[in-house]
Amino acid sequence: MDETIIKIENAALKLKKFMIKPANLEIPKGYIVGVQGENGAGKTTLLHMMLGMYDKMKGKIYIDGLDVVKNKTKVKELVGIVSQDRIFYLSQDANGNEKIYSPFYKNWDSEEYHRMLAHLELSPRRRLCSFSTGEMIKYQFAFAAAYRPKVLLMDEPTANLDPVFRDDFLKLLQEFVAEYEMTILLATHLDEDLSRVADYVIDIKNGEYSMREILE
Ligand SMILES: Nc1ncnc2c1ncn2[C@@H]1O[C@H](COP(=O)(O)OP(=O)(O)OP(=O)(O)O)[C@@H](O)[C@H]1O
Repeated sequence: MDETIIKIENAALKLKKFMIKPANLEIPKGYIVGVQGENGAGKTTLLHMMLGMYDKMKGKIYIDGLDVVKNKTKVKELVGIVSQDRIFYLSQDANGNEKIYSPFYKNWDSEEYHRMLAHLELSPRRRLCSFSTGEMIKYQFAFAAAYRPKVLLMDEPTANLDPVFRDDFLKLLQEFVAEYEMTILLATHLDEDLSRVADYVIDIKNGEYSMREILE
């Protein structure tokens, strides 16, 4: 039987006019899980719930046994996020960001970070503010490779990637899962990406979410 990495117990949230209704899910460790739904369905909100961002959330979400709302700081080490948000020091290059952030991660692997930057053709000497949206996604991926969170939440990562790199990127996701036993949640509109790499899919519709296995 697979080990559960994310356990959702009746987690629900009300945001003004929008609501995520309670549901129970157990996400097994070491798989790629798609998060699928139309624009505004609540994909980003569900990922943010997993980061413990909403104190008013009802129910519980546990990642690796930790209640995410009560353990926000510890959760940051367990859970990485790749999104369109620019959360790094943009006036600094990748070397500068490594100096600032690496002390916060006890698993930080500088060699892996630089190997992945080179693999993704990102110079460690370029300031992050000069990165395109796609390059910024690649950068966040290199950052995640350096500290290998147990869970990586990806919010529409492929939307701004060119088709050739998108292909490589999906392969990299599969390598991450295989090499690091990472669990990846991939929110996307692109059915094609999910049919290529996802083992499970969480569907969100009308505030309700449920998970199904993708059978080959
Ligand atoms: N802080 C907030 N306060 C009120 N409503 C919010 C807040 N954040 C998000 N919402 C609403 O929650 C709903 C879900 O938004 P969310 O961004 O999670 O959807 P999504 O599935 O990720 O959409 P997209 O595919 O367009 O990125 C939307 O109707 C949005 O307007």
